[in-house]
Amino acid sequence: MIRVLPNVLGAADLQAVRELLPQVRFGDGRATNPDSTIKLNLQAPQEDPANARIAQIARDALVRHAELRVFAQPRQMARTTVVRYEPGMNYGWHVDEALFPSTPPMRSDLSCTIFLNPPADYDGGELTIQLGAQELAYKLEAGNAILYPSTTIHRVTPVTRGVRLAAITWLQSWVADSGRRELLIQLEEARALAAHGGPSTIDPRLQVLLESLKTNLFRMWADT
Ligand SMILES: O=C(O)CCC(=O)C(=O)O
Ligand SMILES: [Fe+2]
Repeated sequence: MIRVLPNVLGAADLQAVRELLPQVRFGDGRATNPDSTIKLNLQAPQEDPANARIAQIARDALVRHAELRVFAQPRQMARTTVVRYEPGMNYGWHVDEALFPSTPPMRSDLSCTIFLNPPADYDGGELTIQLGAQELAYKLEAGNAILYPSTTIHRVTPVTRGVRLAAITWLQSWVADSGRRELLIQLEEARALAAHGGPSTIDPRLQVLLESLKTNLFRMWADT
């Protein structure tokens, strides 16, 4: 399931990122995909100090984000990379790598883009995701993020004016199977809704049963 995560970066984080962005020394995006003929963008080298500081801000913000914890059930997160698309740049239809070369390798279950500058700054540059016969295009306000399954075919359409800046990362979930993950999300939503009215409106036996279902299905399905 595709989810928009509002306000991952708040005003103070965005301000810090805005001050760091001019210091990033962008290189060719093909550095991490040398054989790619469809990737035409710029990205920060992993060792770039400004990229590393933005990555820390982004990581802290994602870890704090309650909806991300529910939707992704994250086990591991790759370091974010800042990407830059200038006029004419784009990234054609592709699917993300299954494993990232860390030790141990990290499986990418979910891909995440945090938009770093406002949509009015550029034309084009929509992150477009195939969902069956539909194509869903996302171009979010600065600070908002999109979380989408790494199994999807997606692209970034050509930027025709201005510059698109984003921080991208990948997450490994405790639950590999997206169908199972969705059921756990629904159970958590049911549990939260039931608890919402307070102890007087919910039969405590129902509350404990919902908690038990969520916890024990997670135990059954979590990778260890
Ligand atoms: O810039 C984005 O929003 C995502 C780019 C992308 O698909 C990738 O780097 O794999
Ligand atoms: Fe991608």
